[in-house]
Amino acid sequence: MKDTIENKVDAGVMLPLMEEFYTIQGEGFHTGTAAYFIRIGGCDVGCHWCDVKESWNAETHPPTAIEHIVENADKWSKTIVITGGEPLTWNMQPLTNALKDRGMTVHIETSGAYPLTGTWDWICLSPKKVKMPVPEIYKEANELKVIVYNKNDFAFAKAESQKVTSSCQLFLQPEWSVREKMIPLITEFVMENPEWRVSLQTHKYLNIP
Ligand SMILES: C[S@@+](CC[C@H](N)C(=O)[O-])C[C@H]1O[C@@H](n2cnc3c(N)ncnc32)[C@H](O)[C@@H]1O
Ligand SMILES: Nc1nc2[nH]cc(C(=O)O)c2c(=O)[nH]1
Ligand code: SF4
Ligand SMILES: [Mg+2]
Repeated sequence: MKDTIENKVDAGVMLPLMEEFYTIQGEGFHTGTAAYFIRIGGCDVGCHWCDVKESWNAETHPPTAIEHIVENADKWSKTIVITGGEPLTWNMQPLTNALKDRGMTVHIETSGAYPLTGTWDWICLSPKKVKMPVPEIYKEANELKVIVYNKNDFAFAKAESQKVTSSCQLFLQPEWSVREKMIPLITEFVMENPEWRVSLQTHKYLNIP
């Protein structure tokens, strides 16, 4: 096999890097804790309300050697969150191996639309109706985070929760543009279904990345 950039991206030893930033995890189980975020470009799931549409086209993000990504990350935090885009578009094994070799704790934010690659300490699965998760990922999820855009999403959330393990933490997160309408409905749902928890995009309230 030729050593082209394309082949390296296919192998997961280079990845289209969109941005990296040290911040506070704003969502879900680890809300409020410091973490270094690595955002990998490329996603064809197509959520109409996606808050990082600039990530979708992988061609606009430079293929970056994973050693560079890891070296940078190591300067900032022992807790790394890989997000995107859809990180499982790519082979995540080389990147997670390299991060774990340096003793880092590695989390993923994923729609689960593509097969699970990589070795993870925490998997946040945020399923999307437009491109459902691969069946195998449900048993691996540590956290199920369903975005609530309208009332139908409560039934979707319940159905998705039947597919995860009993130790998987369940979260409902309002879609940002309709949060004022959905927060009262989520509140009521969680009081009636206390196995669920509320997740807010707290970084947007804190004005941090
Ligand atoms: C931008 S996505 C990237 C990771 C992966 N593609 C996914 O969807 O899980 C990161 C998280 O933000 C959530 N998200 C994206 N846009 C949102 C919005 N407008 N309101 C609330 N949550 C949103 C996603 O559901 C996901 O949990
Ligand atoms: N602070 C902060 N927390 C986050 N949790 C998940 C995010 C994501 O875009 O994947 C995100 C993000 O973009 N910023
Ligand atoms: S799967 Fe994630 S990155 Fe892709 S469009 Fe949906 S929210 Fe955005
Ligand atoms: Mg985000």
